[in-house]
Amino acid sequence: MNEKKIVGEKAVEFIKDGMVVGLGTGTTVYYSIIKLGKLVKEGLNIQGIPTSVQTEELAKQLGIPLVSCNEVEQIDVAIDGADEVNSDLDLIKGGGGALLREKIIAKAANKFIVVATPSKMVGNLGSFQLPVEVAPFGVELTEKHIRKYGINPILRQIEGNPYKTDNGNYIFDCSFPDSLNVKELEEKLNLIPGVVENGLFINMTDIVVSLDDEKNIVLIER
Ligand SMILES: O=C[C@H](O)[C@H](O)[C@H](O)COP(=O)(O)O
Repeated sequence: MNEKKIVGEKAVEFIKDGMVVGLGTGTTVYYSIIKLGKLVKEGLNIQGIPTSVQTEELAKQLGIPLVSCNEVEQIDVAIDGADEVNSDLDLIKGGGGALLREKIIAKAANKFIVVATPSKMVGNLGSFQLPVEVAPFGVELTEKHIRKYGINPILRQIEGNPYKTDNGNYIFDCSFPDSLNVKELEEKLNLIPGVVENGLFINMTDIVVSLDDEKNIVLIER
């Protein structure tokens, strides 16, 4: 049973003809995008807005018409994965490094749908290290400010070099104490000069598509 495929494809039922659709990034929403590609070939008329270069390339291969977020009046629905989802449907995202574009699109969408296998559902956010996207300029100063909140930031590396996002920035993967309130943490981090965005998505999710203990599809609404 491919859980990612099941939840990914289910979310596509929310997409109707004529919609502008935010296309998330990752291995779960991958199945939503594949399904959308099939439906487009069968005549579904949508415009997609990709949240990463990786998703843009996939959507192009599948023939999904794309549009820039600056060219549309509104985004009807955005579908995306998550690294963690708590019972308030707040999220940690950014394991794949796409958090900035994902958050811009999720915030702009009329409906934000998250596709999450049961392994992503947690009591408290924070077992997954929180990705924080930072400007390369002054990165060591930014790191010092992040540490002041009791957070332990680790610069994401790839082949011995700092990982670079699609926006040319770096990412700190941050472990933080349970005592920190995630709603406050989201705001505090973004007040630090040099922090571009963080992977806490608070009060943004409308629906989570997941599976229950019997592996039936469940729609969890906020
Ligand atoms: O930057 C990556 C995104 O936030 C992904 O949506 C998130 O990491 C979940 O990805 P996956 O579905 O591959 O677990």
